[in-house]
Amino acid sequence: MITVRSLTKQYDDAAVVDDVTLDLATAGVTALIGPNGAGKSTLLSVVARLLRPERGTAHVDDLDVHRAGSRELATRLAVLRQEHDLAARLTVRDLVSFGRFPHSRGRPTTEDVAVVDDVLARLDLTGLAHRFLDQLSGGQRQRAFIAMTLAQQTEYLLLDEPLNNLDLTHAVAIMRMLRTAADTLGARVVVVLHDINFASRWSDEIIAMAGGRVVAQGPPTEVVTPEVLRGLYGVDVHVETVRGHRVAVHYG
Ligand SMILES: Nc1ncnc2c1ncn2[C@@H]1O[C@H](COP(=O)(O)OP(=O)(O)OP(=O)(O)O)[C@@H](O)[C@H]1O
Repeated sequence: MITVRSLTKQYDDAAVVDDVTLDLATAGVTALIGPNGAGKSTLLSVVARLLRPERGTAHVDDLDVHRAGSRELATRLAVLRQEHDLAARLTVRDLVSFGRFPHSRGRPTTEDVAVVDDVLARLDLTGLAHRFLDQLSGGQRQRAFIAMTLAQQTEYLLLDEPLNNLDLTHAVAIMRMLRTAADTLGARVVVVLHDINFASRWSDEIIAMAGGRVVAQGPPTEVVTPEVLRGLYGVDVHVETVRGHRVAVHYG
């Protein structure tokens, strides 16, 4: 369970995450949606301890993330950031192996190597494992960073726009993998998505943010509505139901 209480993060006296309180119960996929600048990345970064809040707390189960040891947190929670600042002269395999560091502490066992091989295969990266990151396309590089996050094999997964640069095949494959992690391994996945229809199709719950606050939270059927989407994005959309999932279309 992720528990967020009265969380506030400010820059220059302006709250970009503004008194957010949330409970994300055990297994499942939660999509975080909202316009640019809504505070989605900042909220994820504070919960992942990449940023310190001015006020409030974030817990992963009984662990206060801002008081926990970094190794302890890294064995429970993995985060995919939106910006990747690791050196380009790393190979894909090196990068994915970093995901094992909280377990291996730099001395990988055969099990660590097997996990890396398995994740590389599942993300369609085996043939690219020896390539340097600056020798990859944008989508291939994005998959390599997702692979590193999955290799950490944590119960909690926070992913900031994992579908950036991905084609439809790989975007569907990633969402299916996250769904499987939640359904079969009991993982708790929180994923920032800009594609409303991916959020609608793959998540159990959608949290909509605007202006640093949570403005809607509920199952996709309740959040993917013309009213909520107009309030969020200021555009009119038509919503249909296709095979039980809400689909939003903007006709202009
Ligand atoms: N280091 C910083 N200094 C000052 N302001 C910042 C800083 N980082 C983020 N912000 C501001 O905080 C607000 C929230 O940013 P955040 O990246 O969390 O939004 P987001 O919802 O993830 O947006 P996007 O969809 O564009 O990725 C924005 O107005 C942004 O300009």
